[in-house]
Amino acid sequence: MATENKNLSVYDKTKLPNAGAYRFGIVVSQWNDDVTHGLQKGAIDALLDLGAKEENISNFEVPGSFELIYGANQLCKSGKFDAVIVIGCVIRGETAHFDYVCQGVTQGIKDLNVQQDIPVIFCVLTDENKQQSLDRSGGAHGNKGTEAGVTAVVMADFRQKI
Ligand SMILES: Nc1c(NC[C@H](O)[C@H](O)[C@H](O)CO)[nH]c(=O)[nH]c1=O
Ligand SMILES: CC(=O)[C@@H](O)COP(=O)(O)O
Repeated sequence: MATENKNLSVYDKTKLPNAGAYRFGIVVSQWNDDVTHGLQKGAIDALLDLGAKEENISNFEVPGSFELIYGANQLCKSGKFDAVIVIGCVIRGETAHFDYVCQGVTQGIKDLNVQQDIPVIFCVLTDENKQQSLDRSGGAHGNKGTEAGVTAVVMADFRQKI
């Protein structure tokens, strides 16, 4: 199902675990920060709505999406978090750089989910234009940050049950 047929902000709280026992780290890219801060708000609001304690949500910023890999890896290694959310917004420009950044970040975050013991939730928009990003960070299609917050709670709970 494409995002256009789904509201990213909709979830059924009654079917989700309580987040009260879990600690969350959020790494946010400063590129396109009007979008990434909207995604960040969506994630934080979802975590709090699912019972996370404000003091258990830690926020960190990095210059661009490519640096999300390093930031998330450091949070994973710290042992201080039960789930990490990386937030970025990559928008296609004139060159192939878009493809390399998107592939690099995707592979890097995938690798962390294999190599580290902490779930790293991929909240990186890879859009053709700014409007697509705005539509997915609190606009027409909801907020992918909300989806990421919910996913972080589910995966922290998954890890705790193993
Ligand atoms: N063009 C975008 C970038 N580019 C910067 C890279 O992410 C990285 O910071 C740089 O290559 C230095 O390592 N980053 C985004 O997050 N979004 C973009 O649209
Ligand atoms: C994803 C990018 O790095 C891209 O937005 C940079 O733009 P350009 O390809 O025009 O240099």
